Amino acid sequence: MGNVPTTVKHCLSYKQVIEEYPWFRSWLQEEKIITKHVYPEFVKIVEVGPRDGLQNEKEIVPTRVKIQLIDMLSTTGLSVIEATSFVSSKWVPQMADHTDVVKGIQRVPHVQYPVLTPNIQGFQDAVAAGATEVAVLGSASETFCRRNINCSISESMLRFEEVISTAKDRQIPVRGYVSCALGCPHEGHIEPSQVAEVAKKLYEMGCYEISLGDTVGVGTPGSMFKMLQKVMNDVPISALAVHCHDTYGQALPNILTALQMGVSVVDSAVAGLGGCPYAQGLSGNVSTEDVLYMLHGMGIETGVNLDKVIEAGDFICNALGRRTNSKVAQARSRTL
Ligand SMILES: CC(C)(COP(=O)([O-])OP(=O)([O-])OC[C@H]1O[C@@H](n2cnc3c(N)ncnc32)[C@H](O)[C@@H]1OP(=O)([O-])[O-])[C@@H](O)C(=O)NCCC(=O)NCCSC(=O)C[C@@](C)(O)CC(=O)[O-]
Repeated sequence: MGNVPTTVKHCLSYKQVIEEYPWFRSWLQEEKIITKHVYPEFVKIVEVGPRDGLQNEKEIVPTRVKIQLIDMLSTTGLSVIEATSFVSSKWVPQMADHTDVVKGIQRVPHVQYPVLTPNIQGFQDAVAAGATEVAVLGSASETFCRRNINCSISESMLRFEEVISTAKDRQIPVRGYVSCALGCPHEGHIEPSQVAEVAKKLYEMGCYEISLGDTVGVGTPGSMFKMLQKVMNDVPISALAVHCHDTYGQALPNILTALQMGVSVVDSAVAGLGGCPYAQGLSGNVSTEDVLYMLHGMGIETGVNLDKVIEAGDFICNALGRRTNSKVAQARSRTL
């Protein structure tokens, strides 16, 4: 620990200090006092396949298939599975069966099943269906916000405030998304300060975790680093998650960069399913299988069984009549 006084060394463990004070980690790295990256010991995976993964499917996926997918994922050790969205069925027809999905799944203790709720109507419908955790969908891009949820960023904040304060009264945890954190399909470059502003507002309003979405999948470790450096000034690193799409094949390096900076929550989708209906032509989320393979290979615990996730991936790919996007699942099927 270089020049750090012995008394400090005795009071706090090295890992504890840099986990609690990300600026201290950056300073140690800049001063070359530490040259080795320090990774989190445990990473929480937020499985978004049943929602983000399926929302863009053109053919309506039968409700029983969605339920079976969630039930299979519930046996893998995942602690969070985003189940569906309470959005308008005119806007996203694939999620029209949200109530049946929430009511139909077999809830496993200690697994959370958050659902997307863009406004108070969605929140009330979700709670009536039995949802016990929700997520609001903010954006760092004005144009994406309008195309996605039909309002400006400032109007969206008023809607989220209503959702979050009602949720707080009912003790329902709320997660917040910031889409377009590394670029927008309409506006292109997004300044890290825009991302930080939206993330900070959502966090101050009461979101317990902020997921920073590379909706387009254009980010690189360079842009991920710059964006996180800015956001970390306003939101504690322990409350940040990354949500990477893999359009340019940069999702895993981007996640690795985020881990090096102290992020310990990663969103991913089984079989790499997905895409956003308001970001056409872009590829799916990073696959849960590939993230797990990388993390486990680094000695990072997740509590998730890779083989069981591959089974769930095989199930949904068979149901959709398509090949998995997971490189790990592809490699496993070749070596069987
Ligand atoms: C947000 C709205 C609903 C606003 O839609 P709107 O049309 O502006 O809403 P409105 O308040 O003007 O109401 C118009 C009609 O919609 C109904 N309505 C109003 N609210 C709801 C609701 N919650 N559920 C069901 N219906 C609703 C409302 O009842 C009314 O019905 P009508 O009187 O015409 O029959 C609409 O724009 C919408 O559904 N958008 C879809 C958003 C979405 O699901 N986007 C994809 C997910 S975001 C994403 O994938 C990115 C992410 C999160 O993964 C992170 C990343 O990758 O970066």
